[in-house]
Amino acid sequence: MTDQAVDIQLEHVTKRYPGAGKAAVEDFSMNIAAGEIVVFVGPSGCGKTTTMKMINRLIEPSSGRITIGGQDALSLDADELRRGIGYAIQQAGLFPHLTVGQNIGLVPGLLGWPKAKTSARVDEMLELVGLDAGEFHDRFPRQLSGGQQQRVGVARALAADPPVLLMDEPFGAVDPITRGNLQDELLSLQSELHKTIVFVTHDFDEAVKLGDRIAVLGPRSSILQFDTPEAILAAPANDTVAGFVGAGASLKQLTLLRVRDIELDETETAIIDERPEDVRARLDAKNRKYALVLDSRRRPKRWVHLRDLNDGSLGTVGRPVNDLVTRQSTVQDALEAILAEGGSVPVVGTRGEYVGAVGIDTVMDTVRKLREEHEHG
Ligand SMILES: Nc1ncnc2c1ncn2[C@@H]1O[C@H](COP(=O)(O)OP(=O)(O)OP(=O)(O)O)[C@@H](O)[C@H]1O
Repeated sequence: MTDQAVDIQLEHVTKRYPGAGKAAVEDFSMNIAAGEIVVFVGPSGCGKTTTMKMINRLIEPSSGRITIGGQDALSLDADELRRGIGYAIQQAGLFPHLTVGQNIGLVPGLLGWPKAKTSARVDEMLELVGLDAGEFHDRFPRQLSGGQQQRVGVARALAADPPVLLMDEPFGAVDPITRGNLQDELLSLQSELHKTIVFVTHDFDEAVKLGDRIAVLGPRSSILQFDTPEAILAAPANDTVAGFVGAGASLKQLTLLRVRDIELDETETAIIDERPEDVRARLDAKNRKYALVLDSRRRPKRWVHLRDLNDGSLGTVGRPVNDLVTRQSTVQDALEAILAEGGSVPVVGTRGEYVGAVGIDTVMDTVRKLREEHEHG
C-alpha cells in the first residue's frame, strides 16, 4: 500500500462467531471514500467493533469481500495488511513493558525501516501529537496521564504513515476537556494528512464533530442511516436514529452551519456624525424602528431606537453593541449572541466593518428550511 489515501469497500460482509445463534454482523456493505472520516455510532453490542476489526482482519469475516485501495484484503497476508493500517483503541493499548519511543517505533521497526529513520519518525510523531520528545521518549506508559497515553496511541497508529486509520473509541477513557482537545488535534492532523479513517464511538456529539459521514448502526451492524452529520441531524431516517441523535438536534445542527452559509439581514444603518433628525426621518420613511450606528470606518457601535433620537448625538444615545460575529462564526455563535444582545447581531468583515446582521427570525427560518430540504430531498 502507498501512503496516498485509499478507499475501503465492504461488500456483503457477515461475521458469525462460533457457537453464536445470530450473526454479529450481517450482510454489511459500505463504500468509504479515500480521505474521509466515517464514524460508526450505535448502541453497545450492535457490532461496531466487529465490523471495524474485519477491515484489518483482527477478526476474520465469515463471508463477504473487503477491498482496500482496490486490493482484496482477504487475500493479503494478515500481518502485512495490519502493518499498513493504523489502529488506535480505547485505553491506548500501549505495551506496558516498552517505552513510549519503542511503542511508537514498533510498526516502522516491523516494516524494516532503518534505525535512524525510525528514531527520527518517533520524535516527529511525538511533536505531532503535542508531546515533548525529550521528556516523553523514554518513559513507560504507566508514567503518563490517560490523555498522554491516548496521544501516544494516536502517534503509534500514525507512525508508519498508513493510508488507513481505524480508531475504536480512542478518546473514550479521558475527561471531557482532554477529549475535546484530542478531537481538535485529530481534525487538524487530518486536514494535513488526509487519511481514510474509520472511527467507532458511542457518543453522537463526537460523531457529529469528527465525521464527514456518520453511519448509525443497529442490531447486527445493520445500517440505519449513512449520511453527513448535517443530513442526519436535519432528518433522522427513523425513530431509532432520532432517539440516538437525542434531544437538541436542531441546536447541534447550528454548530455545523456558518454565518457565511445563510442570507444576512439588512439593518438600517447610520453614521455616527449624522444628525439624529435625519436618521429619524429615514426610519420613519421606511417604517423601521431601529438603526445600527457605525463609526467613520463603518464599524458597528450602537443600536438606537426611534424613540432615542430626540436627544443627544448618535455617539451617546441608545445602547452599545456588545457582541459581533463574522462570516466564519457558527450560526450557533450567532444565536448565542442574539440571545445575549436581543433581536439581532451585527456581522462584520475582516476589518471589523459592517456587512449585515443575523436576526432570530433568520435563524429559525434556516433550521426550518434545512429540515424541509432533507425531508424532501
Ligand atoms: N469473540 C466473540 N465471540 C462471540 N461473540 C462475540 C465476540 N465478540 C463480540 N461478540 C458479540 O458480537 C456482538 C457485537 O459485538 P461488538 O463488540 O462488535 O459490538 P459493539 O457495537 O462494538 O459494542 P460496544 O459498543 O459495546 O463495544 C455482540 O453481541 C457481542 O456479544
